[in-house]
Amino acid sequence: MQRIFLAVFIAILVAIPLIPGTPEFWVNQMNTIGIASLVVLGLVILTGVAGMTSFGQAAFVGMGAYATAYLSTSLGYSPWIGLLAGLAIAFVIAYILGQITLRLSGHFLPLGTIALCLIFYYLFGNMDFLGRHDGLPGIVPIEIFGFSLLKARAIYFLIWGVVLLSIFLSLNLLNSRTGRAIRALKNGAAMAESFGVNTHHYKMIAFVYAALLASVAGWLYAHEQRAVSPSTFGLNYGIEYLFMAVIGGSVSIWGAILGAGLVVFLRDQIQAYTPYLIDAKVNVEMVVFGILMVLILHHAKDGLWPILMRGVNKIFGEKQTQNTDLGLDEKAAELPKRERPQKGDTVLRVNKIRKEFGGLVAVNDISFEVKAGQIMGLIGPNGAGKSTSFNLITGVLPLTSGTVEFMGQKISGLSAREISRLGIGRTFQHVQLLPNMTVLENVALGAHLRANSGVVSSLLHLERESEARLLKEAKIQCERVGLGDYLYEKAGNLALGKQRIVEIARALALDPTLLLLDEAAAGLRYKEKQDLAAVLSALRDEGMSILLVEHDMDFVMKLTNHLVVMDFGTYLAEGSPAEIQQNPAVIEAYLGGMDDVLDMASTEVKV
Ligand SMILES: Nc1ncnc2c1ncn2[C@@H]1O[C@H](COP(=O)(O)OP(=O)(O)OP(=O)(O)O)[C@@H](O)[C@H]1O
Repeated sequence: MQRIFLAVFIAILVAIPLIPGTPEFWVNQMNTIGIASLVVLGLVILTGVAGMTSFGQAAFVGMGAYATAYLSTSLGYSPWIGLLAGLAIAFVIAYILGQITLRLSGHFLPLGTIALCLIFYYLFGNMDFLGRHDGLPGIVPIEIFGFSLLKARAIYFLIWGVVLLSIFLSLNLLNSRTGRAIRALKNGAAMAESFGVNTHHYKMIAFVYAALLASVAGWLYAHEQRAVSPSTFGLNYGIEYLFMAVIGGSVSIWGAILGAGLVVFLRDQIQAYTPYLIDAKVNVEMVVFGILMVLILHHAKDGLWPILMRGVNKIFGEKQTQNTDLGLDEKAAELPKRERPQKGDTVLRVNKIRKEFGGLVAVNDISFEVKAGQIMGLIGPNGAGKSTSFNLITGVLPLTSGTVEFMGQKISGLSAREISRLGIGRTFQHVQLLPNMTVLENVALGAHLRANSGVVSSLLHLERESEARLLKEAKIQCERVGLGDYLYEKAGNLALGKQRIVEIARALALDPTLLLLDEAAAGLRYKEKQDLAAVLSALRDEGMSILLVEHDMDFVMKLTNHLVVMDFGTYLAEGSPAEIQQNPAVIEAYLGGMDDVLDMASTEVKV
């Protein structure tokens, strides 16, 4: 059905300027919508997908427009040179601004982009060679193979061709290893770092990509309008582009066109009818858009596109289909695997690790070791410091003191990203999946470090082979933990217990030597726990080392080889499950009064 809609959409696009009766005004409006769509498409990726707000896209539009206007009109270069110059300028400025602001969290990027818009507005308006506030008129038309795109109906095809091409490239980008990393930025940046994703790098990619699209829009604008002046690149336009993204639907590529279309249409209608209604010289359209934006944020925060799609699906009786067209290929080669240590080798050595949060000592000089082919349990009552210990080992939190060694190498002081690269995979106490991504894609994110396809190959979909290998690996890990029937289900639709299993599959996709599982059995039913225990036992038999934090004593006692018990951040005891069950200090501090739990847990797994 989607393909039919796309074909109809393209057919309508092609027909509009070809029908002789189509008013010139409509064609011009469509050109304006197409140009704005390009800017908004960048914003959808930057803001809707990657979660970074920019008010400054109008400045990048201005860079593209002024670069080509000056080069082609004042200096006589081809508009195609102008396009390249605009792209180069936007790239450099976006790169510099990104390097300064993207490492800082919170409001620095929005503020930086506001400043950018103001700076360029005044630069454009005060430079003699750019015509100051009058701008540059008489811009030459673009020529393609000697054919001049002077008329609105001619440049129309270039504009919409570029829009469709950009949509194609953007969809390729989002459905790739690079895209999965970008999609993790908004709500899973810390998780993604734990799987080796360099989040700063991917923020830069999203920011620069959006700037380049805006610059192309500026180039088209300059040659369509055949004049540029600073007023169209001011902050109010930067805000208007954001309105378009929010109104259309900032989480959907197609929402960009809907948003641009609606705002351009409404702006025109409001400007046409306002003089008949009120005697005002204010920008009534901005007031209307502002109100519309507040209403949409309140009632439909994903914008109008998803609502439109639900309506269309209802009319045509279409079910919300899962995206099964991810490029999974059963015949793809398997990814290479890490060498495993010998059974019994020390994999992890934790030496007097300590974490203080102000006056609270959450982890108090704890030491233990994990051996290859062993499941080691870290247990203790609520607040004992287990999760904090996990975060210290995996580099999510810095140590106050102590050291951690992994495979004989000191890893304390390394970042979560560097530690994951060495072969430590983890799950999280509070599930950290990307709910709108399929199970397969979530798990493929875990294998991020096992491929190296870059942004250009992703855009052009030249990374098919590497992508197919990643997805096949994700499928193998899903099937390994019993998720074979859920590959194309959105992770957010699964029950919590299943989501925890997806986290394990994602950690396995990293091909870890050591697996850290934080309350993996929480929320699972009895049968699911048995299945999970079987999976973890099988992993151990394959030589995997597992460090497990778990509250279910039955599960822990039956599965683990060795236990370390913590209480109030402090080491309490360690030993085999049988020894721990007999340890009076443990019974008193942790298991006291839970005789039935001890009875249940009495069947220890022999290894
Ligand atoms: N970021 C933080 N800032 C301040 N205190 C913290 C922080 N993280 C954890 N703590 C405190 O450190 C102590 C240990 O917490 P932690 O989450 O590691 O315990 P836990 O053993 O994992 O508990 P649970 O089994 O309930 O998850 C608790 O008192 C907790 O409130």
